[in-house]
Amino acid sequence: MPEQTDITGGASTAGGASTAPPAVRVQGLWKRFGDQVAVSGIDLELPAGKFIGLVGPNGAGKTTTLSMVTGLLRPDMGSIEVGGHDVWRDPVAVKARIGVLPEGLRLFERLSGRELLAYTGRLRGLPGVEVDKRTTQLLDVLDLAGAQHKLVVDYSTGMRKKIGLAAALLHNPEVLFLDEPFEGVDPVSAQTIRGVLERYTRSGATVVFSSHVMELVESLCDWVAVMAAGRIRARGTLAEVRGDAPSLQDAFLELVGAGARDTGQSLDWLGGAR
Ligand SMILES: Nc1ncnc2c1ncn2[C@@H]1O[C@H](COP(=O)(O)OP(=O)(O)OP(=O)(O)O)[C@@H](O)[C@H]1O
Repeated sequence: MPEQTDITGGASTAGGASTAPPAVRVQGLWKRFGDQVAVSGIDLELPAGKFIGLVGPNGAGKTTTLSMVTGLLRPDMGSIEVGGHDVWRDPVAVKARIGVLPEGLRLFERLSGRELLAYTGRLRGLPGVEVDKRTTQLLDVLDLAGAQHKLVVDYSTGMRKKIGLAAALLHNPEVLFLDEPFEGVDPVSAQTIRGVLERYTRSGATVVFSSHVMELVESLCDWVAVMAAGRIRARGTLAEVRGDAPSLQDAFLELVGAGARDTGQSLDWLGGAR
């Protein structure tokens, strides 16, 4: 594997002399599962107010990293701050400021979509009238109004993503973490989600999302971190990470060392005489 490439100096210098504190600051973060090192001592600063993509091949450590950053998984070592608050020492302050759409999202299945949002809003401490208003608007925008009284257990994969996203946005968090938010979502809904997220970042909020779909990351994100084998291989603005490569996909393949990989030529029996 190539050595880690730190393309920029990090959030404080990315794109100029911004002095805004980073949305997320990770220092010396480690996580092992038995002999498997999932996250290998990463340092990372994610700039506030950006649409940030966390990309990497299968098993790179993206979900493990996002789980630790959002307080769902305890690191073996290292520190994590969101908006200047330590995720593990000050969990209430952090959880009030973030929204999370995790991988393998678990929802209260026996509630309807509307009940789920009402419950989430009250848990977040929002007044009932405000929860009601935001719920109606989110259900409408995400095209779930027609299914609002259906039990979540009967929702399709894409509908579950959308109701999960609505629940994560309801309290208007400062930072929104999304693990593969577009997986299983149809193109029309994907366009809607995109619009919602773009509006949200324009207001100064930060979106951090993981994805394997480079075209999507390239078209949505203004800042990217590339992970492979538990390490950060590159980080910076889209242009910085792409460098001279014709596309983010090409830059990605080079960064994760996929160029030399057997792309199926060794399967000489496949498609041969039967
Ligand atoms: N609970 C667990 N127990 C054991 N190993 C785990 C566990 N969770 C993750 N791992 C391992 O840690 C490594 C990183 O996994 P992780 O799910 O973070 O990768 P990822 O980048 O999100 O992958 P993908 O894109 O396939 O979702 C992998 O080798 C995985 O097998």
